[in-house]
Order: sequence, then C-alpha cells, then structure tokens
Amino acid sequence: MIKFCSKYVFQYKIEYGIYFLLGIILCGLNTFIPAAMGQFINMFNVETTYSAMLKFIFLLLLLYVGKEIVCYVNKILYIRIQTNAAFSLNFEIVNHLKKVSPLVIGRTDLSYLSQRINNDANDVLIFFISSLTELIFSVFSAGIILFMIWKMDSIAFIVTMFLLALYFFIYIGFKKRIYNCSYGMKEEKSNFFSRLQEQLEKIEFIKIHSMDSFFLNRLVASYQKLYRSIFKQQATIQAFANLEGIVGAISVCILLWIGGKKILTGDMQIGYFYMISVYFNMILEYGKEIVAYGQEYQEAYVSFERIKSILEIKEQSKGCIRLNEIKQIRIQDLNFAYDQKETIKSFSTNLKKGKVYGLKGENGCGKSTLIKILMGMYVDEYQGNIIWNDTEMRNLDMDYIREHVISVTEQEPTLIADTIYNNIALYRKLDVKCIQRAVDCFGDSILKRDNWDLQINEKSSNISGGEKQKIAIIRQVVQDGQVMIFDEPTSAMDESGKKQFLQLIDQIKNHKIIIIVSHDNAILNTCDEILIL
Ligand SMILES: Nc1ncnc2c1ncn2[C@@H]1O[C@H](COP(=O)(O)OP(=O)(O)OP(=O)(O)O)[C@@H](O)[C@H]1O
Repeated sequence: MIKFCSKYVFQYKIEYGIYFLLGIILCGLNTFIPAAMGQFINMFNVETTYSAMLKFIFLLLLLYVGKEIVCYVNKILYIRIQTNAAFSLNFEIVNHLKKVSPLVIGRTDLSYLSQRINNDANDVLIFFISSLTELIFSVFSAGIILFMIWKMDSIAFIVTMFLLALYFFIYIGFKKRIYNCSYGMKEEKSNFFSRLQEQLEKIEFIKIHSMDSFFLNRLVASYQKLYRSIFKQQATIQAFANLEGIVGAISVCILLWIGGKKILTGDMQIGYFYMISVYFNMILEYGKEIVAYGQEYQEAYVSFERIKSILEIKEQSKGCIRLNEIKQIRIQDLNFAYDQKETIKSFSTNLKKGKVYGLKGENGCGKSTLIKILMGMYVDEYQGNIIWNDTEMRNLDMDYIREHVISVTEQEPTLIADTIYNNIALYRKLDVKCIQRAVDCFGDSILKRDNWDLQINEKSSNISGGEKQKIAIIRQVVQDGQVMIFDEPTSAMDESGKKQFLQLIDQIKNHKIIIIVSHDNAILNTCDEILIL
C-alpha cells in the first residue's frame, strides 16, 4: 500500500519535502515548549529579575506564534498534495476501467462505483499523507519525550512504558474487528449513495409509473443496512477508545501519586513535575495516535484492497495493426454469449465495399450485439473469426479503427450537454459546408444553421427522439468513415424523416460498407442484401 500511494504523492516531491520538514519543526516546537514552560516555573525557585521574566515570556510568545505559522503552511501544503494526488488516482482508476471490457462495467451500478472510487482514493491517500507522516513524527517525538522522562524520573518512565505496552495489546485485540466493520460500512455507504442518486435519476420514471413508495422503500432498506453497519463500526471504535481512556486515566493517577509524593518530600521541583506531567500527557496522546494509526491503517487497507481489485481487472486485448482502406469484412462462424447465455450462434457473412446491408431478426436475437462486436467492444469474448481485409480483428488497433474507419448511430443516441454543432462535430475540425450538406438533407428546422448554437441539456430532454436520431446520423455522415452502421436509425422518425435518411444513404454509399439494422421493410427493401440473424 505504501509503495502504491507513494507513486501518487511523490509527484509533488518538493511540496511533500517541505510538508515533511515543517512537520519535524512542529514536533520540535511541541516538545520544546513544555520544557521552556517548566524552566519558567523553576525560575521562581531561585532569585530572578523582572526583566529576565519578561524576556522569557517574549521568547515563549515567539515560540507559540512561530508554531501557529508553521501549522498554517503545513496545512495548506497538505491540502494541495492530498487533493491533487487523489485526483491523479481517481484519474488512473477511471482510465483503467475505460480499457476493460464494457461487459464488466455493464454489470456494475455506476453511481455505486464512482462513489467507491472517489471515497477509497481519498481515504488511502489521506492515510498516507497525513496519518503515516504523523506516525513517523509521533514515534520520533515519543522517543525524545520518553528519553526526557527517563532522565527526569525512572519510575515515571516505567509507568509510561507499561502504559504503551497495554495500548498495543488493546489494539491487537480490536484489529480484526475494526477491519471487518470498516469494510462492511464502506460497502453499505457506496450502496446507499447509489440508491439516493437513483431517486433523482429516475424521477420521471417514478412519477409516470407511480413507483414512489417502491423506490422510497428501497432507499429506506439501504439506509437501514447502512445505519446498522455505521452503528457497529462506531460502537467498535468507541469501545476501543473508551478502553484506551480508562487505561490512560489509571496511568495519570499513578503519575500524580508518584510526583505528588516526591514534591512533598522535597525530591522534585514543581517545574520538573509540570514538565513530566505535560510530557506524560503528550505520551498518552502519542500512544493513542500511534494505536489510532493502527485503526486508520485497517480502514485505509480496506480502501486499498478495493482499489486494487478494480485495477486488477484485466484490460481488453488490443492489437496494433491499423487499416485505412477497408475492402471487405468476413465474419466466419461467429459465436457470442453473455455470461452463459448464447446470443449469436454460428453466424457467417461477407461484407463488401460499395454495398448496403440490411440486418434483421426478431427482438433479442443479437443485432445490437453483433454491431458492438464489429465495433471491437467484445474482442476477448467472441468466438470465430472477423477478418478485416486479411487481418483478424483481434490484431487490429480498434481505437484507431473507431476513430478513422468505422462509426455507428446507436439505437438510442447519446448526446453531450453542449451545442448542436459540437454534438455533430464532436470537437473535431470539420468542413462546415459538409455539415451543412448533411443537415440540409433533413431540412429540419431545429438543425438549421441558426440553431447550431442551441444548448442541449444534461439529460437531452430539450430535444425530441427523432431530432436526436437526426443529429446522430449527421454526426456519423460527416465523420465519413468507410464502414457505417445504423442501428434502427429511424425508429423515432416520421415518414418524411425516413425518406430523407434513405436519400442520404443513396448519396454516400459509394466506396463504403453500410449496415442498417431495421425492422422496417421500407428501409430493408432499399438495401442491396439482407442479413438475417
Ligand atoms: N450487456 C448485456 N448483458 C447481458 N445480456 C445482454 C446484454 N446486452 C444484451 N443482452 C441480451 O442479449 C440478447 C440480444 O440483445 P441485443 O440487444 O443484441 O438484441 P437485438 O437483436 O438488438 O434486439 P432488438 O431488436 O430488441 O433491438 C438479449 O436477450 C439481451 O437481453
């Protein structure tokens, strides 16, 4: 875990170096200030002047102010390192997930997953930057303080050591329980936020189908699970803290008894007793912190394990051959199953340049699945061969092919919350005349040039289903790939929209392989060949 975190934190080496240095200075100040205070009290045991006293007070003031300034800079650096490192980790995890098979992501609740990634990335890095660094300082400071207590009073030293050992054994006893409770709580937390998000995400569906009580019950059930897990985790942590507190209180009383007795017999000056009691309390705090790091470690380890389980998901295979000109695609004995469910069975065909293919078949027979396979979404999952010119698809660089060669209009196109123009051009530099020509084919008022700056909202709810399909078709046409796939492209369009689409296909079909998935005979009848799944 340490090695893993250092990769992200040490991107900010200089900041971390200064943060660490300031931490050491803070430790030094924390240890030095009580000693100075003890000496101040002892000054009154011998004859001292008013000006010497003022000098001492001024020195103490400088130390306190200096400590606050160091504290401030330290905190600012911490925020900078932690926030940036957490972003880098989030970025890497999301980037990794984009390279695994879409089938893996498809099975997961995405709001649960994004919650989980963000929380775990923050937890693990906060532990590394804050807790682990402070642990080093605590051990270091505790060492110095123990040495000073030993120098001042050997019995107080033995009491302190006994106490630290006791803390350690209490931690060992609680370790496993804290880990298990934390794991359960984190899972339930992610689940709860996903249920919460669902309330807003499906708001229209809930209203239309009067599902309010069903979804609220789901939320309440998830909250109850979360509540039980939080309660269990907090109760365990609290029991651990209280046991620590009892041990600490007994130890303080023992020290007061030893110190008080020595002052009464004149074996110790009050200034030294002050120092020992402050140091003893500091040791208690450091002891608690050191043991708390154990608990924080268990929690951070849970996050680390969860991050690791995501990063260990195998990436999709990727070939390296790039093609720019496609003459044919041969599909030979293609088989595909979702988990155990056989979806495409022994499908073969030969797709040639210059032809328009109509793909038909009953609902659920695998038409959209075949398209996703051709787009290279399931390269590790299909059996049989898909040969582009003379190259098997598994050996192709499908990122390149998708960018330059093959494109698709999905059954339910996704639009970005941006202008109509950007949704068509997808931020590429395209010839405006070419966009204009494609738009003119539909002659739709919303697509006219005056409306290109119209902003589509987050949920694309200010655009109708037919308009969405037209934007997606134009987007594909202007990309001008050699292989074009349209998955039920006109299902939401009126009759004139369908006609305009067919005219558009007629204009662009030369030198391309075009596949149109449709249940509409008017569309299928215009195709050169029909493929049945
Ligand atoms: N990600 C998935 N995980 C599991 N099963 C899936 C997945 N996607 C699709 N399926 C199943 O695979 C079968 C084929 O789905 P597909 O969407 O390819 O059918 P289709 O022929 O395009 O149907 P339609 O004509 O209704 O659009 C369906 O039974 C569907 O439930």
